[in-house]
Amino acid sequence: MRTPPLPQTLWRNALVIALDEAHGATPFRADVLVEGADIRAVADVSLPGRPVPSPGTTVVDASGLLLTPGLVNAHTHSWEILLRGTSAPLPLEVWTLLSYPPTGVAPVPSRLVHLRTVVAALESLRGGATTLLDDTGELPGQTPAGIAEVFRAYDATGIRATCTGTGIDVPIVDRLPFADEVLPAEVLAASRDSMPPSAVVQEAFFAFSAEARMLARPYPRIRYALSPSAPQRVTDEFLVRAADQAREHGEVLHTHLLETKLQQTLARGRYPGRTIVEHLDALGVLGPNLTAAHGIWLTPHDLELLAASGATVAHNPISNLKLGSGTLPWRAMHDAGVRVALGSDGASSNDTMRMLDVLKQTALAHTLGDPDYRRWPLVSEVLHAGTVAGARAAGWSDRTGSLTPGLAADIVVYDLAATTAFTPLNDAAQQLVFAENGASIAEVWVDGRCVLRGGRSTLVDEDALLAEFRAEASAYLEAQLPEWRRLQESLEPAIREAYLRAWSPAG
Ligand SMILES: Nc1nc2[nH]cnc2c(=O)[nH]1
Repeated sequence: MRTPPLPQTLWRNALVIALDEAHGATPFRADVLVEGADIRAVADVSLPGRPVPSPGTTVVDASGLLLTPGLVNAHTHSWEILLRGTSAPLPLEVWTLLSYPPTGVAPVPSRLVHLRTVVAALESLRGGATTLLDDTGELPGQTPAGIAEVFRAYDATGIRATCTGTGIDVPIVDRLPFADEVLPAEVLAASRDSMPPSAVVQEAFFAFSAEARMLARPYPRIRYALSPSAPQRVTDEFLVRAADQAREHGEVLHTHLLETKLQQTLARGRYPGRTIVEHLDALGVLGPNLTAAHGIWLTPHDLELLAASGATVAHNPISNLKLGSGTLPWRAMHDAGVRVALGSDGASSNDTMRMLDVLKQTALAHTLGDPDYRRWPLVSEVLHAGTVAGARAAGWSDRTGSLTPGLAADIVVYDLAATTAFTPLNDAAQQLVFAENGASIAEVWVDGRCVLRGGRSTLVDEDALLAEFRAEASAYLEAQLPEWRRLQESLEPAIREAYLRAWSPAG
């Protein structure tokens, strides 16, 4: 029996920003042929060899369209969608104490996990992203049932995602500076009591990971990764074990790294004579599969080590501004050869997952303070970070990141006349980064399937799901927030004082 031919779509004469090896971010006119899940051809219309449609091919006159690879969000926390809008800008250490739910908050019901993940996916697609590296682990705890719900929700919306299990085996008192000074005794005790010894946490975490990895297997667009949350939040044993396992399974290893100046200061006590990056290098944790979020407070030697290891830093410029974390050394990183990808970070430190916003902010955030404007980010670098480098950071470079024959058809289709962002059309790459906000997106394709058209999901009943999300989220938050808010308000003055003291210690 002959197998039926795969469906084909041919966009004729599209403006294309392919981010492939030959063209990089330079726009050109091309015919783009998709067959089944994959890109078959991206043929420059000025050259011979344009694809000929077979009978049954859907042919689109794309002369008014711009086609780009889907953006890759290389660092986010989808679960923070629930916390959107709960906090004004605050420094990370204060934000962690005041904005993250304290011990004792009820587990999030499975249905709410599903619904908030659908929101994350739809918001991402509308913001131009087709792939996420979602540091899914959440307070107050992750379970196989919870992460299975995340997988199901991403699968239902058609988006591509690597979802992490997040590990922490250091009690809050030891991982957050001044936590012991400012948290009430009962919160500290609860936090300590809920944190079994490291060996027990590790057993539970790696057992959870084995199950999560198996649960991800049926989904073609979902992968699992390990995320020891941050060097200050895990023991060295945990880090090394996670790094070994990630290598063994060919997975991404995700972590947070040197997001704040305080982390750098405190590391001097914890790792005498070494920076955190030097310590990670000595442990054997650095490597091409490591994606470290933030990477702001790095020394020139740290940059050399990161570059030599092939690790990627996922830059989150909007979150860095909201939390006042500092400015990632963009030019020094590029000069040193460090791979840089881009992330939105969580929806309570951004507060959206729109990657087009992240592109623009990246292009703007590094112009301050350096009069040598040739060192400022190039639009081509920003687009490369948001696509090719992101795909590698998220563990998907075998499938996505550029419009290249053989890769998946993960394509964002912009209607150049839908808004004024591309009017007049002078330089599509500049206008994509600086003028477009997602409103010109006509369609988003993932794995050769149109998953968003005219801003609406083609796969799920958005209106029903969002209405259900609003109701479920309000019910959960109304039950949890008042007590948490009372605690926050009572703690804030002490936290502020302790934070300021830690930032600029006397003498
Ligand atoms: N920005 C930021 N967000 C987080 N969400 C959970 N952990 C972190 C962190 O270390 N930094």
